Amino acid sequence: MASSSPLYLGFDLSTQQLKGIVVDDSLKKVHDAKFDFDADAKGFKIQKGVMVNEAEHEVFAPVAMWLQALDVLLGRLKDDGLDFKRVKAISGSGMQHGSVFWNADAEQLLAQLDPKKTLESQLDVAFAHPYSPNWQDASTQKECEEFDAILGNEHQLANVTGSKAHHRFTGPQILRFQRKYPDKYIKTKRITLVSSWIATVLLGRFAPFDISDVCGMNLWDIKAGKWHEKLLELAAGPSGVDALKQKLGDVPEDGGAHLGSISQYFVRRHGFSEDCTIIASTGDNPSTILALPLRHNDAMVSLGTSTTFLMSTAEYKPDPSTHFFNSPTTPGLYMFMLCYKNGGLARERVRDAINSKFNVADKTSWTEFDKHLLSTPPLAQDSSDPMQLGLYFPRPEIIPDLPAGEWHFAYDPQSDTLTRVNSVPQSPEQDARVIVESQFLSLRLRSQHLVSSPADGLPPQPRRVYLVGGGSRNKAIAKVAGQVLGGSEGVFKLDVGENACALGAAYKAVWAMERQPGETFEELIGKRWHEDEFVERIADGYNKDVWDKYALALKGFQDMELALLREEEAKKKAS
Ligand SMILES: Nc1ncnc2c1ncn2[C@@H]1O[C@H](COP(=O)(O)OP(=O)(O)O)[C@@H](O)[C@H]1O
Ligand SMILES: O=C(CO)[C@@H](O)[C@H](O)COP(=O)(O)O
Repeated sequence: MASSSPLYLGFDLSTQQLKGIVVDDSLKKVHDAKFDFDADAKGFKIQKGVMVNEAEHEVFAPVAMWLQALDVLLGRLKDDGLDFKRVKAISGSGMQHGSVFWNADAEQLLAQLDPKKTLESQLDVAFAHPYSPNWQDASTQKECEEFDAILGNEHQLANVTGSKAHHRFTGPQILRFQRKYPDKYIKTKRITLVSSWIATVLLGRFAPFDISDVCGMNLWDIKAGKWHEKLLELAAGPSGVDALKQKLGDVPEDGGAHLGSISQYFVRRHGFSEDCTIIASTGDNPSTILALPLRHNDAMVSLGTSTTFLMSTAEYKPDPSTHFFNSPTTPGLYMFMLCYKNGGLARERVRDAINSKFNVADKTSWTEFDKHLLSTPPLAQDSSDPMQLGLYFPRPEIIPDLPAGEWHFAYDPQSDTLTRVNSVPQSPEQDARVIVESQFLSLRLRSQHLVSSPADGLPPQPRRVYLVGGGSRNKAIAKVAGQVLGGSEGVFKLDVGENACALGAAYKAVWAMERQPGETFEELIGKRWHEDEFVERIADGYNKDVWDKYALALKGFQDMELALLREEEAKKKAS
């Protein structure tokens, strides 16, 4: 590869870290680096990347910390040998739904950055509010009820915007923000999502939302391809729709839009080329599906802080329990998503309990957890004992809509009897199996009507399951994923599994710069992608016996959720 050949940089600003990955035009990774918020950030009182106000169920992140992360990460990429001059384009991915409130000084501050100083020291005064509401926030129950009601009900809102109202979605968050902080709202010149925040800093001026990430706001009419006036009116409050429209800006239809050249700050401070192009940045989940040319009936499961299940589909079938977004690159395609708040951190709680019981010196080691995950039989069921089912939600959950808590049930599929129990028979060892199964059973339950039979004689299931995110390092979890979800060709991991969002962003930059007129992302990336080099088969998928066993468990799992939802409903009515 000539040392002057182009390189493409992708960023991923997620809950717990900022990652950067650089690929060449044959899609091979040449550099990567990361900045871990808890381990590396200086001067912020965060835990797992966020701050929490329990009293109001608020979860938020300090925006200045992300500036510090970008400063340091670029230094780390340089240390890794990156020649910034060769970077032809940059795109980013950002955790979805989070909003950043820029003030009236921001444009000037962005345009006049001094290359001798850090971003953090110059831009920390560019915000009307120093924090970005995080996707784990649950403070907007009242606002969500207003969003669902204004179009009639949650089904109508899902039909129009791809999702019913969710606490974390940006529309309900803006509504709460303008009520809680009316002065700060008036002082807000521009609202960016986390994805367009990255593009804004790199461009040195406000960047628009992208066509996929805008669907995570409950404000965008997906079929009409424009803002929904009634929803804007609700979110905008007394200062009106026009003021909110100005704060939101336009939304280019082309996911590969060239937004402009990189800001002079980065040219002078880091040696980027003057014509390095900034490409529209998207959400971390839309970006994840760009990490490979995903085929129909393939599923991706992102095991990050959140757990998400992603498929690319031409059918728009919105439902209050799922999400639909526009494809980040390809008009006519949509992304189907399930999103769970209690993913990595919930599994870590069980890991920590096991490590503590067995006095494991390295508290972050997964070895003991994996041992018990694999040695416990499916559903922690010995011979004719009942199946063990459980829900583990350290934080209030999205699917199903339940508060924080942990619940256990024993289920006998023969008699279809579900009995509440206090815990698994051997806690915490068997919890390793039951929590991982619980997370995958929920995915299977909710995706069963979206998948089709991948081959004659096989029940509907994904053709392949691709695991990405931090948890994809774990082969024991991968094995259980295959047992529960199936996958006629098996379970795969991307070569850069934990960096899939950043990789998807880098691939989007390649496509945006090198596409021929009309050439889709799937066509261009499909031609350059080398399956044998980029993915690894890490576990078997479909196995009839165990698949059938989990099919029986699904009924009990669904009944368990319904029983708990009914209980919650009764509690709400009584209070
Ligand atoms: N070997 C492992 N086994 C299981 N989980 C892991 C392993 N390594 C990392 N993780 C999980 O990955 C999570 C971080 O995933 P990542 O995708 O990097 O996070 P983010 O949400 O910030 O994008 C951590 O919360 C941790 O629980
Ligand atoms: O809220 C969602 C998707 O709707 C989350 O998936 C966030 O996008 C953050 O994800 P990670 O930090 O786990 O990558």
